[in-house]
Amino acid sequence: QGGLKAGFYSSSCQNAESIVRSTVETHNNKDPTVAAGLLRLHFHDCFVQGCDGSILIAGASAERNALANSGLRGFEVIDDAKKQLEGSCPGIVSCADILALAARDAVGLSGGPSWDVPTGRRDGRISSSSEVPNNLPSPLDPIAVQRQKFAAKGLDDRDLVTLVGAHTIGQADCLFFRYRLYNFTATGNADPSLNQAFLAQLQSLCPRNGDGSRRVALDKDSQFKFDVSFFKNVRDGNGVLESDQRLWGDPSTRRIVENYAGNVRGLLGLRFDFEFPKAMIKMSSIEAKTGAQGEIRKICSNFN
Ligand code: HEM
Ligand SMILES: [Ca+2]
Ligand SMILES: [Ca+2]
Repeated sequence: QGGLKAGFYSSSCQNAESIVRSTVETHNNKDPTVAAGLLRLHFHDCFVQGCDGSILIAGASAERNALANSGLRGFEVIDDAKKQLEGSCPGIVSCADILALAARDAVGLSGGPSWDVPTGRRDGRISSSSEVPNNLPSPLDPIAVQRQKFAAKGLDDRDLVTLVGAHTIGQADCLFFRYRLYNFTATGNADPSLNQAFLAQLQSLCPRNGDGSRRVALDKDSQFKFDVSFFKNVRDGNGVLESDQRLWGDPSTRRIVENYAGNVRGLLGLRFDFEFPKAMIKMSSIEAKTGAQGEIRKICSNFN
């Protein structure tokens, strides 16, 4: 975890964590899709330049405007929290930490586990859209590429499967998976790994020539609840993204999915509620800048 430590702000900004928490709660009460947006925002931050708030920077050539980041949501929540924090303790709490705390709170508010977030991240001074494609996994990536992109950040197969379990909440645009429904690898057929009943459901939600920005739940059974039903869906051919379904096609990742889905009880003995916080702490420590590195931004969307 580098130089991060839980409770970093306990004397410098006592209410930092409760301010973030109440801000996330207020926004999520108004719009319950906010939680998923915040969790994804933190992931996209950490995989490019480390967890340093680089995703929050505005500007045509900034990360935020890379294609893979086009659907990100929740920026206004971070800005709101930052505004309040600057009011109580100016220049103390980094935007990168706000994002890490907000992601933790988003999971908790969705009925998932909670954990102590190591803090003390500093905000980065670089944000470039050209860095995004090589670092961030794409839903079309085969397992080997997903594995390699996670390994490049110090994350193993267990971390990969566990963290992708974040897809137990939230939604995806039709355009990210519609090719699986109608013309998979140009065969004119659907992806054979898709459950037939689910295929019909997805086809009605995402018509062949319909609006590609229609949103569909990543976990058909409980899109607002942080539970293991996503893994049961992957097991049953009900994964929405190709990358999700491929976790079932590889023997190593499949064993972990099976374990969380509950049909090989005791084999690996992993519990999602216990493993997710561990994997999140690893992810949210990627290349963290601490001490005199970087800066504490005044406004999260701008360098100082
Ligand atoms: C192989 C790795 C991954 C791939 C290819 C991937 C891809 C995607 C895609 C394509 C979407 C739909 C975006 C949209 O249409 O708005 C999505 C949504 C989401 N992803 Fe991932 N993801 C991956 C890993 C992760 C990880 C590690 C996390 C967090 C720990 C995460 C959290 C989320 C969440 C919460 C959503 C829903 C967002 C919303 O509802 O706005 N994903 N992901
Ligand atoms: Ca970053
Ligand atoms: Ca769920």
